[in-house]
Amino acid sequence: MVEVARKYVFDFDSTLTQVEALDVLAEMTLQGKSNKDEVVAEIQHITNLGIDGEISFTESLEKRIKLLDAHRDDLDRLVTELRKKISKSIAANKEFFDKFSDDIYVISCGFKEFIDPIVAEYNIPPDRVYANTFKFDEDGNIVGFDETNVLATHNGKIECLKRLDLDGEVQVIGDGYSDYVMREAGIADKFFAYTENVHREKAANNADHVAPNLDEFLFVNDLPRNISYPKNRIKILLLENVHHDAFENLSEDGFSVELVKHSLTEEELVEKVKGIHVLGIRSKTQVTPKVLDAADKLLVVGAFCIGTKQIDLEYAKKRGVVVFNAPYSNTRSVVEMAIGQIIMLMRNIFTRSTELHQGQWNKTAANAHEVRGKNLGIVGYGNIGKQLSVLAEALGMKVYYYDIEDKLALGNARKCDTLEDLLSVSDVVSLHIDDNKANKNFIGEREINQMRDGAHLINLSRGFVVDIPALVDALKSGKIGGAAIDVYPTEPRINGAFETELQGLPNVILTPHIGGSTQEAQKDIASFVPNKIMNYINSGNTVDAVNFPNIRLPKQQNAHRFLHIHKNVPGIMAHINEVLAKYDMNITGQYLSTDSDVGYVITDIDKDYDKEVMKALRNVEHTIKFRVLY
Ligand SMILES: NC(=O)c1ccc[n+]([C@@H]2O[C@H](COP(=O)([O-])OP(=O)(O)OC[C@H]3O[C@@H](n4cnc5c(N)ncnc54)[C@H](O)[C@@H]3O)[C@@H](O)[C@H]2O)c1
Ligand SMILES: O=C(O)CC[C@@H](O)C(=O)O
Repeated sequence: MVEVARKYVFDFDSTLTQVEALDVLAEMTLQGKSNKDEVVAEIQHITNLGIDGEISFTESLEKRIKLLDAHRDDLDRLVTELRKKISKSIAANKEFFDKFSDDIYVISCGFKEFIDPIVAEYNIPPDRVYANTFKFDEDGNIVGFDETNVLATHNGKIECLKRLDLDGEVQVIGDGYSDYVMREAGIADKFFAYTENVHREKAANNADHVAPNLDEFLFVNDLPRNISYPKNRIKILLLENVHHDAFENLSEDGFSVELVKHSLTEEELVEKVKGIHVLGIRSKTQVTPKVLDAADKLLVVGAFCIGTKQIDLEYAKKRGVVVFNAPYSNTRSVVEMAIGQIIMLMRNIFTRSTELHQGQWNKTAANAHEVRGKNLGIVGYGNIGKQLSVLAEALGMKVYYYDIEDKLALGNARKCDTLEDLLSVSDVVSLHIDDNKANKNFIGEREINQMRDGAHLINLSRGFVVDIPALVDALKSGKIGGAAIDVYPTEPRINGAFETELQGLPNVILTPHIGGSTQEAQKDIASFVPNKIMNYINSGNTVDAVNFPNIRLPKQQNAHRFLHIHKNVPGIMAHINEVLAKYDMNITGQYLSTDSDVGYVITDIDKDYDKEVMKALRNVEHTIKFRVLY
């Protein structure tokens, strides 16, 4: 850690705190007044004009104080509110304020009456806070401000800093133009535009560096900090139009997130994945060894769906890339669609509907049946299959199921010992087996011939599970009475033209892989998967990872956390611990989980450590990835 002679000059409003204090004061004093909203909006407008240098600061202050209508007693309430509004990354980095207390100043066009008590908690005494002061009348009403204070004048911060005549490199950290001008005037050496709470174009465009949080500022200056690598430097790429909430959730946590509406080809992804730490996909994007080799920074792949066979899970593991999915979020959506399709098929609704669209009235009961009392055969009694079983029974169907695993029957469902048993008894067969490649052509000519004449087939699992030419023949011959198909052996990456031999056949419901595409499911996925991702990035938790040894970790305070992923070879833990011992690390906790290929060990150690240990741990033979958390 480099400690050069520097002075750090912080702005207060929207930098140390998330808000503009006078706006908060206005909210309080105008509470209950009929014109409150207009006055608050007016105050905010005047504040912004002042910050952006559009009107003189003195003018902005005068106008705002007049509109505020505040009293001395309101200031205590304001301080209480502001304490709750300290910028998140400022609050998380008290160590910096403790350690560099003598070098930190606040220069603000706000007011000492509320700034002093707030920043005192960050070790900044009143004599290093330069700000305005209010004028009160004898009843305690705020009636003005000390006009002789240089900070009450236009560009007063420049003059204030000049008078301070600080030694060493002077760095200004603030969100507004009035902070930048100190650098422009040559009084400060560097200006950091602080954008954690508000992003002001004018300040950001003129900054030496844009700091989305204090972590970034501390990282750039190699100063003590709560996390070793600022989150804004962690790049997340979300493909395939995942729900916008995922973007919100991850951005809110401080990551840099890019959204792409569609899937990318292997070649496109090989280029795009460079420098990306987290990749979010759905079912279309193939994460191949070539993609994983190009992914120089990749830590996690989030599958925003159930299926994960589009990802080379084993190769990802070998590269130390953890994969998460959302195993239950869209289950209900698929089940509801299956229920709808069972009814639609058994009533021949789509045939009647198509006829009527074409102008043909065909009121008939031919081939139209109630589902009550009919036999539903569920193949694959997993999360979806089981839930379908329960809802179908509620409709009065008799449920049969077949699974390669030994699954307990729910309700009155009957287990079949063989697929043939199930096929021979079912009026409707619904496929819900997993996306294992071994299930290719699971339903072909032979299995179709084992079905009842005129039975219906539903496939909401994976396209390759059904031999499509065999199904087409059976639909044409009438062996199969109808089908609902949502998934196809080959599906396009983007919305547009699509062809299948199933098109144009009567009583065939075709949908474009939308079994899980409901607002509810996508919203749930957009919270579930980002939570898994954040837990891994922020704490190292791999609970529910689909390709990685699972570890659930406590959040560690006042300690550094080392994450080490390695090939699972004999003696490696001894090597890691030899290195830790050599560098005199005081281990406060160690957690290990392994599978036959990789080991994942987390070591929590006391705060101070020799940075050389990181190099030494990276150099331990068979290391796949090493990361320090905080
Ligand atoms: N259409 C969509 O939009 C959509 C949405 C969600 C899930 N899915 C797909 O639905 C399928 C089921 O999802 P799930 O969450 O219920 O999965 P799951 O893993 O919970 O259940 C799958 C079940 O199939 C069984 N199985 C696997 N191969 C089998 C075989 N050859 N014979 C009999 N049983 C077999 C497994 O033992 C397991 O019980 C998956 O393929 C998934 O990708 C599609
Ligand atoms: O949303 C998708 O692209 C896939 C939906 C479904 O097949 C799944 O695997 O969850």
